[in-house]
Amino acid sequence: MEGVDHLAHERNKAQFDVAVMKAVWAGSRDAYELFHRFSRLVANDPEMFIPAIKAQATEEQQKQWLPLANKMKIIGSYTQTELGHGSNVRGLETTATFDPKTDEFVLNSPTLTATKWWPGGLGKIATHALAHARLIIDDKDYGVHGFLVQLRSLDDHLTLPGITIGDIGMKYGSGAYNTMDNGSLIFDHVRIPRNQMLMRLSQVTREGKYVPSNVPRQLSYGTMVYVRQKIVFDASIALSRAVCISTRYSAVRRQFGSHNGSPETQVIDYKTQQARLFPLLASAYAIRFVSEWLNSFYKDLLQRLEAKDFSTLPEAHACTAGLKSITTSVAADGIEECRKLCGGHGYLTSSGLPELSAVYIPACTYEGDNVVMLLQVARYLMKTISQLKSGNKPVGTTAYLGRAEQLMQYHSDVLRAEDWLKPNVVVEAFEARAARMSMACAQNLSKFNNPEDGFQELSADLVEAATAHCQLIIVSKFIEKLQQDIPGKGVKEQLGVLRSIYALFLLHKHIGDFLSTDCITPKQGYLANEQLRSLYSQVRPNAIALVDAFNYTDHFLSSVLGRYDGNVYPKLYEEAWKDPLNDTSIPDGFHEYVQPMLKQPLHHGRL
Ligand SMILES: CCCCCCCC/C=C\CCCCCCC/C=C/C(=O)SCCNC(=O)CCNC(=O)[C@H](O)C(C)(C)COP(=O)(O)OP(=O)(O)OC[C@H]1O[C@@H](n2cnc3c(N)ncnc32)[C@H](O)[C@@H]1OP(=O)(O)O
Ligand SMILES: Cc1cc2nc3c(=O)[nH]c(=O)nc-3n(C[C@H](O)[C@H](O)[C@H](O)COP(=O)(O)OP(=O)(O)OC[C@H]3O[C@@H](n4cnc5c(N)ncnc54)[C@H](O)[C@@H]3O)c2cc1C
Repeated sequence: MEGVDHLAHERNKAQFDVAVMKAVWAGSRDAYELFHRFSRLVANDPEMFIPAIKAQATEEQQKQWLPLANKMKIIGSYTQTELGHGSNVRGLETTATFDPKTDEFVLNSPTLTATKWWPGGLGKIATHALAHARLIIDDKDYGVHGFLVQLRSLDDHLTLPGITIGDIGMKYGSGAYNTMDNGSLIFDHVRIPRNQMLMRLSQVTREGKYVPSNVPRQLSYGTMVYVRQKIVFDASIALSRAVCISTRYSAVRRQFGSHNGSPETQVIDYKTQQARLFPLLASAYAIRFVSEWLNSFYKDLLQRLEAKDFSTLPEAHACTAGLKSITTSVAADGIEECRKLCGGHGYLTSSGLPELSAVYIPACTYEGDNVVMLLQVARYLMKTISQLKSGNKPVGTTAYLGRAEQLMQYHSDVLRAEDWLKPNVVVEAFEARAARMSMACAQNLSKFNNPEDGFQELSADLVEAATAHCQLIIVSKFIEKLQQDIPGKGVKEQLGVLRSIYALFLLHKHIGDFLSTDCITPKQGYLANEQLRSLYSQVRPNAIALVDAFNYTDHFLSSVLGRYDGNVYPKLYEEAWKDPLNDTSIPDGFHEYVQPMLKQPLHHGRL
């Protein structure tokens, strides 16, 4: 019935202050702010074009271009990826050749594979590109740099001479990403003034002299680092949306279990449903908290870069790349799991889950393919280990590697299931697992004469070691979050339950790592699983309140299954009747194609 809260009985079970939990979840950033930016992103791409200008343009160039971009007087596209290269930025083929006679760069797409391909906004709407091209001076190749290129007339929006632009066509399913005009672009000797090369990091003089950057060349990748840390926050939004839908529906849905006319069992009370759903609920909170930490780490990096302090740049790259990879994979797989947790109705568009999945899953690819990103983390870990011998003391997220010798001797002292509730017990196990996996890779790498050959040969193991490292970061940041002063009845206790679920679920899922590295015994692994089951029972009465704390409106969720009031069945039915197919009783084409078959006379008893 309208106006009735069908989940009131669930909300009344909450054992914590939901208002405080809402504040804890909202943290320092508001999902709506990012959502609205995202929806603008789906139409345009200010998320990268503007930050890239800020990162790579001189002050003078910023004064010229930022006001235009901020006021949408020009619409920009971050135009890096090509048909033939995306991951390998240093392999990009588009060229920008300096012409000293005219003080211009000539942009050209020398091959088909040099065609710019995928950049958001490029297909139909962008008037300008921040094009990444190989700087060529006197036939010498100086590598990939950024160039501002006007693509379309600001009068009639027609493409300019030498510019061939198109949309790359429909993408995965009918998802909203099809509202993004990811485009293709071919340059045919397009001339731009020399001052449209972004020259904050390196310059080309009027005489055609290349002035190399006096800062790490990787700062030219800064926009990708910026977006990767935002994508981690985005992962917490996407996953929490799916978890909210599937948790509320799991409390509404009843199936089997009726005795003597009693109501059937709520599917949320099935242990299998809890074992699939509650780790995702815990993961949403875990990703949110690690995104808060990553954002503050990134802001600290920016301040350091202003002071020419590059000391945390390698760690920032490793953390943004690794956490982007891990969290987007968890979120993408989690959204699909949430669809399955809703049974058949989860497959309906009106559940909101197919759309959310279709929009979200490219996050595992864009801004850095997730495997390629984990390999970057692995490089960083191997480099960190190689420097231990020279006395280098790792700090920050690799500090545990400074205790590698000690961790190699570690054996968990867990005796009872509840020992796994102690944060230090959990962190030690995760540190030992990560250290041993990385040390084993380093040990194996040392057997190769050519380190690059070794890295390629061992890349699958290295990805697993990088994954263990990133999971340790997320577990650690969840624990650190709870060391903060968090007010409100029962709030910290509930977050503690989620923290333990997150960690013990990972331990259970990756039990092979923990056993093969001899960090824990099979018995201790068994006790961890015992504890996990007990934790699910503790979350159960709070599940609805924990997803209410995401504070998402029904509009934002756009899901009949995830409605706040749980009034699912009438709304499912109502939504179905909005389908145009139900405008008529007899479907189009029936009389032309189906009825003649039905009217066919029977021949010898057969059609
Ligand atoms: C669904 C509901 C939503 C509701 C809310 C939504 C809110 C929205 C908010 C957020 C979502 C945002 C949406 C974003 C949409 C994005 C659209 C997509 C855009 C794109 O995809 S842009 C193109 C992205 N492309 C890539 O990422 C390419 C990946 N490749 C690379 O980065 C590089 O090629 C590389 C790093 C893999 C390799 O580079 P390179 O060959 O130059 O370097 P190496 O030889 O490997 O390493 C040398 C050295 O450099 C270090 N290094 C590398 N990169 C960096 C870096 N970035 N920073 C610092 N250092 C770096 C590397 O570690 C090595 O160091 P050592 O020499 O070993 O010390
Ligand atoms: C929705 C969407 C939006 C995008 N928006 C933009 C945009 O606005 N601007 C832009 O410039 N680009 C954009 N891109 C492109 C995106 O950045 C690239 O697709 C992404 O970086 C992956 O690169 P790739 O396509 O070359 O994948 P590839 O690297 O070709 O990946 C293919 C396979 O090869 C594997 N692989 C590649 N290299 C290695 C290696 N060294 N070791 C082991 N395995 C490897 C990968 O893991 C993967 O399994 C977008 C892409 C998508 C899907």
